[in-house]
Amino acid sequence: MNLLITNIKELLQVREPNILKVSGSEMKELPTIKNAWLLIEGNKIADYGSMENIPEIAADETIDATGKIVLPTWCDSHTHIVYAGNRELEFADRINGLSYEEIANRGGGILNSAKTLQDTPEDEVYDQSAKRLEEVMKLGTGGVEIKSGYGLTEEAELKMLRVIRKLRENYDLPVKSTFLGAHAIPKNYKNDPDAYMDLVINEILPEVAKEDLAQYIDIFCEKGYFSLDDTHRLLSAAREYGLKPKIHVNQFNAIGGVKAGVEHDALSVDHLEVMNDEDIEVLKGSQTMPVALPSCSLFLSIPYTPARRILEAGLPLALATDFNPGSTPSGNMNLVVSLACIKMKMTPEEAINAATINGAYAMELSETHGSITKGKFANFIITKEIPSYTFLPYAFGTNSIESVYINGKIV
Ligand SMILES: N=CN[C@@H](CCC(=O)O)C(=O)O
Ligand SMILES: [Zn+2]
Repeated sequence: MNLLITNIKELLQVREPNILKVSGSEMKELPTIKNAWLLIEGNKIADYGSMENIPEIAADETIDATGKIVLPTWCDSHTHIVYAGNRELEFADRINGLSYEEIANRGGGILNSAKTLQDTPEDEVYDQSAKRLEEVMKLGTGGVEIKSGYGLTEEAELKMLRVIRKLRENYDLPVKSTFLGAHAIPKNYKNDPDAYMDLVINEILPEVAKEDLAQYIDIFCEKGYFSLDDTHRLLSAAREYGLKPKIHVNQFNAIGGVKAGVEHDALSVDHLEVMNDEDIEVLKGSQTMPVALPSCSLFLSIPYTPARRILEAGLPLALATDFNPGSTPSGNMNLVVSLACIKMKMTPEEAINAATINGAYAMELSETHGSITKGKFANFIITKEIPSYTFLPYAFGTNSIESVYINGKIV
């Protein structure tokens, strides 16, 4: 089955296959072809070019994209899409003056979601999560990472990871899975957090590896959650099972999590709302992708990741949603791209690079996803008729997407 798209106002993020991420000033450039065509064969991108030189193509289906922009689907490298229930009551508590921290200290927060998840049957967790996944696919997400971390017991963590596996089996987009058993210390381990780390490392992790339920390891390295020692211990243990780190660091405090991540060759270090100069220095020369989560900053009214400092240091940056019930009940990558421009002062070109090719890198997908490249999977967005690609982040509440294709098929 061949699909030909003609008269594309502008085809974005057209890259050679060897570009796996873009850094620093390279992020200012977004390679495009104006007045373009794009040919899809089966589930792959076969060819593209300018309408001025379009060859004779016998296509099964042709779409006229006059006035519309085509770009690769968003790559959302940090989500907690698998959860049960919601936390809208805590949202109201925060409006009435309680902080995220105060709510967590009262047994709300992650522990609240863990209780709900433990009490919800696996098929129901699956149904709730599948709905969210379908929603974000329609919003243009064509590759996603999903974490456990609302189980906090062996049984419930494995339940979450099995749900992620089932989502991968049932949906066409790539779904990467991360084991986040070290997300919060359960109430019954409050006075002996080391014993909880023992459980995660000695009991749950081997089971996760045995059932091949995760590609990555994560930990919430933060005051009041898990220490640097816990982080080193867990990441060393996970390496034995071949799980690469993608870790939560520097959300509220800079306690050395970025350095720990880099020392363990983390694929990404995520959040980074609070960054000191050493954190930026240590990332230079590493292969670790910094990941910003601006919807979380919006929802919690916390600082935004200092994108300009990161990019001016020559580093790359990826953008992701952090979709979860507590700090970011939104999986909308279009909003993330807008917030990156509005609040983090990223240019539209930088933000689109961060949300596509760099997002793909942050889940080891950039050889197959994240750009319009011959041979990559045919995951792309066709916009409505819009004046320019800058309109996408500018019109921040508007849905500018007309259709989304994953593996060459409309979502
Ligand atoms: N910060 C840690 N974990 C999630 C929030 C979890 C929650 O509040 O449920 C995050 O990335 O923001
Ligand atoms: Zn998160």
